[in-house]
Amino acid sequence: MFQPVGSAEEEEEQAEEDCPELVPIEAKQREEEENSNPAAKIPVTIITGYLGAGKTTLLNYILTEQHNKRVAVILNEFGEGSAVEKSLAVSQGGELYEEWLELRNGCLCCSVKDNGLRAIENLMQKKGKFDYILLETTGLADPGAVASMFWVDAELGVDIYLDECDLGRQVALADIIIINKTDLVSEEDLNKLRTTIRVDLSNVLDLHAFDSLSGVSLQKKLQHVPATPPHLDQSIVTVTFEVPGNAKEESLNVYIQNLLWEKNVRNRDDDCMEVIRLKGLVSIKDKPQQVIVQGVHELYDLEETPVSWKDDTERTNRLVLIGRNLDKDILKQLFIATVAETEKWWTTHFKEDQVCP
Ligand SMILES: Nc1nc2c(ncn2[C@@H]2O[C@H](COP(=O)(O)OP(=O)(O)OP(=O)(O)O)[C@@H](O)[C@H]2O)c(=O)[nH]1
Ligand SMILES: [Zn+2]
Repeated sequence: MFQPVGSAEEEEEQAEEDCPELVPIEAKQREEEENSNPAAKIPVTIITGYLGAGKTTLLNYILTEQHNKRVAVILNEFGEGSAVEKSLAVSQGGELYEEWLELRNGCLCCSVKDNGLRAIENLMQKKGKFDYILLETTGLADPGAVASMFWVDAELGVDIYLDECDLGRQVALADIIIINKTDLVSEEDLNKLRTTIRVDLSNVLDLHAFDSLSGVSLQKKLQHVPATPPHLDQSIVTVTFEVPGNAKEESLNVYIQNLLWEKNVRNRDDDCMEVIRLKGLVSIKDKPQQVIVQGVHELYDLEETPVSWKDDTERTNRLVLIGRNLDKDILKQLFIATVAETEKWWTTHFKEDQVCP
């Protein structure tokens, strides 16, 4: 699970009106910067990386560190999961986010391209209010397409330059590669990975330094990178659902463990569901606080947030699952059964004796 870090999440609603949120910094410095260089170009950092690599974690870290920069954040979430992603980021990072830019459903590299542009254009109208743009792309986006977005509009080209671009296609387009989750692998594997990355980079070394490129030359450079489909893996799907009520912690663990550990949940074609990424905001019985669920492959954890549910009517569970062979109805029904403590759905869909490979 050590992957180049990056991400984009995007939000589905009100793409037109929304704007990225600005992180407050000290007023004095803000004034100085506004006065000093109103026409300064604004660096854009694209953070990308595979599902669950730690992009949002990095983003939250950047936003909470004292760097005295006012950062505008654009999230691009694959599928419908953006609302959950938003709440995760807000809960983890404190109250930094005043206003969110919500891009419409889909991924930034294809259908959302227009909205993405509009988003950036909106953002540029707020020029002077921030010094930096951070764009977290979906783990499945084609980085080349995301990067090109900044050159589609000539006007944008003059206002914004790409600062660092660490993205998935794969290591090729990255200016900086962060190897994350090193705590989960051996020193030996880590060294192998380092060697691999270095070799790859030497083949494509002339790709970076985006800042000096025009749109045309960026496109030209991108031609040297092998073409890949807009989503690196077309078989991966995203499922989102919401189920009101509380789940017993124990039952919730059983639900998650059947999916991530036992891998004994099947879809209607009798294919095993394979969950690569799980995230959500859940309501656990007898816990006043909202709980975040984070799962990546077989690792998961439940983390209490400082936010309490206002009342019982508000209590609900929102889950996002990303993976292969996922059937939304079955996953949702199983969750409903988890909340309702009914055994029926479980016994029909879990085949203890037929564990998936
Ligand atoms: N062990 C370990 N866990 C980490 C590390 N960095 C992040 N995580 C955990 O990995 C999980 C996923 O992190 P996120 O930051 O949400 O990953 P992401 O890349 O934004 O995920 P997507 O946007 O869904 O692709 C969370 O539970 C993090 O706490 C790390 O260095 N080590
Ligand atoms: Zn994320």
